Amino acid sequence: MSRRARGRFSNFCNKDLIVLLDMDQVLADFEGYFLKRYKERFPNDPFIPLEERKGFFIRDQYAKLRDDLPDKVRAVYNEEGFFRDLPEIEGAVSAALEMSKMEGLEVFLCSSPLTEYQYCLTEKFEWIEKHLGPEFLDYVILTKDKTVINGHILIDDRPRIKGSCKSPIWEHIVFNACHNLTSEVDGKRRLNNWTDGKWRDIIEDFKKRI
Ligand SMILES: Cc1cn([C@H]2C[C@H](OP(=O)(O)O)[C@@H](CO)O2)c(=O)[nH]c1=O
Ligand SMILES: [Mg+2]
Repeated sequence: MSRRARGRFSNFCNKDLIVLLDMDQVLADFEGYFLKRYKERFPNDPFIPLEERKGFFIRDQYAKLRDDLPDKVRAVYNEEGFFRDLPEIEGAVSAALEMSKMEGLEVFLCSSPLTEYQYCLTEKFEWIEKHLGPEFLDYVILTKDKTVINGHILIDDRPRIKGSCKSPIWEHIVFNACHNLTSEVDGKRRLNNWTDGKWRDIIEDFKKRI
């Protein structure tokens, strides 16, 4: 965020720091659970181990293996219960809860729904209620376009986040995931995990800068 944009934002924002947390692959283990369900449902089809995943959309990499696989990939995450039953990324829930209690800081969940929204939309809310508690339901932003959302930091596994706004107001911290480890991130900071405590350094760093 430029100094000018930050100044403008601080004038209308009554919290010192607004953190936007992505859900899939930041809080919830989309990739790991996808692979488990895919192997259970299609045991005789080829699969891509997590160490070999590359690129954001799972279906794009499966399409390179065989023409019929993208539909099978979609069938897995469009299934009832997929989003509801996603396991937590290690340490994510306790980090989000700790962050949300920090002085002068507001945490919002900022997640994109699938276009096939039938289960995904409500199940994302169910996941939040179950793992983070009902109080968090007031801090949910579901949007296809994260660039138009206000906040100081967006922690998200997607290496490039595009949308209608060319210069989003937030700074993107790339959360490391199997699919993005070799992706070009245009000099953005990365966060490895929720367990080594480095997320607190990033928050403290931002508090000093704004
Ligand atoms: C199709 C697809 C979706 N997703 C996630 C990203 C979005 O959630 P989030 O914005 O919480 O990361 C959601 C809808 O696209 O599903 C993947 O992570 N990989 C995929 O291949
Ligand atoms: Mg994500």
